Amino acid sequence: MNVDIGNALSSVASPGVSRESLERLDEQVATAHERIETGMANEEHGYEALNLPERTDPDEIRTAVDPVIDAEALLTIGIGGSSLGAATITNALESDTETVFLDNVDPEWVSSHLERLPLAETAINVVSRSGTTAETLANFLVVREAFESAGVDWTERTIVTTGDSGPLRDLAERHGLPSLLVPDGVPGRFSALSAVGMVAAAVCGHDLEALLAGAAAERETLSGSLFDCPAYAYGATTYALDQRGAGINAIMPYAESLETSAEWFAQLWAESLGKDDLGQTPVRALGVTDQHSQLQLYRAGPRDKLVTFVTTEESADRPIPTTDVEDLAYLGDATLGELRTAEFEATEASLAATGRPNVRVELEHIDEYELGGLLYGMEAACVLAGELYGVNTFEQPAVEWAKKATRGLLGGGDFAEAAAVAEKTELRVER
Ligand SMILES: O=P(O)(O)OC[C@H]1O[C@](O)(CO)[C@@H](O)[C@@H]1O
Repeated sequence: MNVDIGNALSSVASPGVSRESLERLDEQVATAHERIETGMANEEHGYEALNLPERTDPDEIRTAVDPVIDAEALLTIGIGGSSLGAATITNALESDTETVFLDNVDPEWVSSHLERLPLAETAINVVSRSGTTAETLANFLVVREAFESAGVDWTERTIVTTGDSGPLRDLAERHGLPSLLVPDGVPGRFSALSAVGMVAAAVCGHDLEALLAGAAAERETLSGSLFDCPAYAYGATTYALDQRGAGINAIMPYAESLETSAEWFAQLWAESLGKDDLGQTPVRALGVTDQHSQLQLYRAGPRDKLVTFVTTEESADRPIPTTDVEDLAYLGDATLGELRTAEFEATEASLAATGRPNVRVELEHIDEYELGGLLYGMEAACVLAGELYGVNTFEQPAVEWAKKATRGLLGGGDFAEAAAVAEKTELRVER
C-alpha cells in the first residue's frame, strides 16, 4: 500500500500537523521501531502477529479445507477478529462460493440464512481464538442442530480454528473435525493473515501465497523512519493528528468490495488503542455513498476529525450511456469509474480547502497481494501508534470484562461480575 499524508500537513489549521512536527516525532518512531523489531524477534505476544507472513503455512490450511473445497456456500461462525479479517478478504474478491458470516446473535437473521442455504452443500468454518465466546458457540450449536434436522452430517462439513485448549478445541477433538491452530501470541484482531482469516479465503479459492507475499512486501518496508515506511507514516500521522485534536478517524474506502475492511479497521483501531483514556475513535464510511450523508459534518462540523481515504485504481469499468438530455451531457463519454474518481478527488480537495486533514491510502488494485499489504500495513501502523500512545496494544480488558459478565448473567461464569452488571442493568441474577 502507498500512503499519502500530504493533506494532513498544515502549519496553520488545527488539527493539521506540520512537516517539522512529524520530523520531531520521527525520533520516537525510530525508538518504537526498535521495540517492535525486538518484540518480533523474541516472538512476544502481539508483536508475533507481524511475523505471520513467514509463519503461516498455506499448505496446512488447504489440507484442512480439502474435504469441503467443493462447497457451494461457506458459513463462517466467529465474531470480531475471528470474522472480520476473513470477511475483508472474501468480500473484496470474487468467488463462486457464497460466503455468509454469522457473527451477530440475531435469531431472525440467523434463521433466515439457515432456511435459505443449501445445507448439504454448505461448509461450516467455526473460528474462536479463546474457544469460549458465547456468540460464536451459541451460533455454532444452532447451526449444528439445523444441519442435523436437515439430515446433513455436520461433522463432515465443519472446520474448526481455535487455540490449543478450550471448549471448542475439546469439541473438535471429540468429533474428529479438521482443525487449525490460532497461532500463539497473535491477538484476534491481528490474526487475519493466519488460519483465522485464511480458511475462508482457501475455501473460496483465493491465492493464499499472494496474500502472504503482499504482507511480506509490506513487512520489508518497516524501518526506523516514518518518511520511509507507508505503514508508519499512517500510524504516526494519525497519532500526531489526534494529539492536535483529531480524536475521530473516519475511514472511507472508495469501493463497495472494501466496505468490510473499514469494519475490520474499526476493531483494530478501537480495541488496540482505546485504553488508559487514550485512543482515536474509528468511524466507518463508504465512498461515494457517504459523501451524501456524512461529508457535510466532515467538512463543516467540529474540527475533531481526520478522514482516511482508501482508494484503488479501476479494474473493470462501465461507460455511462449518452443521452439527449442537455443537463446530463457532462456525463456523456464518461464511465462510472471516472465519475467515482472525480467524486473522490473533489471530496479530498474540498476537505483540504477548509483545512480538514485527510490521508490517502492507495491500493494498486483489489487483489490478494494488495489486500495482504493493506491488512499487514494497517496492523503495523496500529502497533506503531500503540507504541507512541504508550498503551498495551494487544490486550482488551474492557471487552473481556463484559464477556465474562455475559456468561455470568446466563449462569455460566463469574457471579460477582454478573452481579455488578446486573446492578447497573437492573437485571436479576441468581446463583
Ligand atoms: O476469537 P474469540 O476468542 O472468539 O474472540 C472474538 C473477539 O472477542 C474479543 O475478544 C472481544 O470482543 C475480540 O478481541 C475478539 O476478536
